[in-house]
Amino acid sequence: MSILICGGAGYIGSHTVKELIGNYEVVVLDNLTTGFPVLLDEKATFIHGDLGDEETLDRVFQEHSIEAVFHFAANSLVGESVAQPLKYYENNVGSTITLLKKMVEYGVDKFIFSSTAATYGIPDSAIITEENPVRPINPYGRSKLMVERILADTAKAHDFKYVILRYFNAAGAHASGEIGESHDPESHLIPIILQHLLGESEKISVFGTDYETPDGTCIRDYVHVTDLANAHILAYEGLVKGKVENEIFNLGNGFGYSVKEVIGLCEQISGKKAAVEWTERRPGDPAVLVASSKKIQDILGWTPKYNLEEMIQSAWAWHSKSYNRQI
Ligand SMILES: NC(=O)c1ccc[n+]([C@@H]2O[C@H](COP(=O)([O-])OP(=O)(O)OC[C@H]3O[C@@H](n4cnc5c(N)ncnc54)[C@H](O)[C@@H]3O)[C@@H](O)[C@H]2O)c1
Ligand SMILES: O=c1ccn([C@@H]2O[C@H](COP(=O)(O)OP(=O)(O)O[C@H]3O[C@H](CO)[C@H](O)[C@H](O)[C@H]3O)[C@@H](O)[C@H]2O)c(=O)[nH]1
Repeated sequence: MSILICGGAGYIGSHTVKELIGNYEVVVLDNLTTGFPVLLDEKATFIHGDLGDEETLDRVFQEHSIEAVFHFAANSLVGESVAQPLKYYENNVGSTITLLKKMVEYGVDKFIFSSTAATYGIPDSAIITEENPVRPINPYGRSKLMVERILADTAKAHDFKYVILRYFNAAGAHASGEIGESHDPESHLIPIILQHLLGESEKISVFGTDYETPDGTCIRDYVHVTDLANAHILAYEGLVKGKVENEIFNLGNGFGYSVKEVIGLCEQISGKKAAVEWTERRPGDPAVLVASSKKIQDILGWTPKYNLEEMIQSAWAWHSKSYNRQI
């Protein structure tokens, strides 16, 4: 039996493949729109195709004995989702519906879904639990919430069970140094700072210094990509053992760091000084997003192993090594 990883050539998907290989057979389906061939693990079977394409899915499910699907494949740039909402609804919702239809048709009943803290929108409490209201403020967050609702309805009507994982801010790189965060364009804070410290840009911009936080910059909860990968495996094993069914879990470290603190840590780890431009707020950024991950700790025993310093150290190792490699 194999696990199908949709989006396994992307950042979080490729790290999850690395954790699975050795214990599970892995099939990766990816259209390489935002993923990279160098992130693919040669021990996994790779199918270059789109998950919105029924014929491709027929081939995948007919040629491989798929037991579960981990679904990472999506577009995930908030700003782009505001400018091109239909692209987001088509890919994140439409293609997922095609995938779910085929899973039901072929009797594949276990599904792990990559959701996001963006489903909460602007929260009214500093620490977010799964009970917080979901009020996404952009098409990206809404597309993920729509899929969450579709999953609940599918599980009611069919022999189908799922786990939804709402990640906070993914960061860091694999301990092997072989893979790490790669997005083009890059929009995430830590790789933007590290790429700048490696000389790839003249300066970095800090979006907003007048938030109601101790130093005026936004606070986020960063979680290591390998900790996220391991949460997927625990969720899958929980589904297999009947320990968990149709649940939603937050994934974060439970600690908030400001943009200024993140820059300071990156400078300390790299030994270089950043040129910082203090600019206006980025529209749609909540001041503070910190997760309570107590539910997944209690039910599945997940505990994050890496702190922010270790995330930045591993990311720095990856970026230093991959610099000039034109990924
Ligand atoms: N990176 C984060 O901090 C973060 C936070 C919360 C949620 N998420 C979610 O986690 C998932 C993975 O994020 P990531 O940062 O690894 O993104 P990524 O862009 O690196 O990976 C997504 C992968 O999916 C592939 N893909 C997209 N649409 C496809 C399609 N229709 N058919 C086949 N392949 C397709 C892309 O080529 C890419 O390899 C996404 O669903 C994202 O919304 C990410
Ligand atoms: O050049 C930059 C980039 C980011 N930031 C700031 O750094 C913080 C983190 O920004 P990221 O873009 O790295 O991450 P977000 O918190 O905006 O987004 C993350 O969390 C979201 C949920 O809230 C989504 O899931 C999204 O996919 C995921 O990357 C924010 O305050 C942002 O304003 C800057 O100041 N300068």
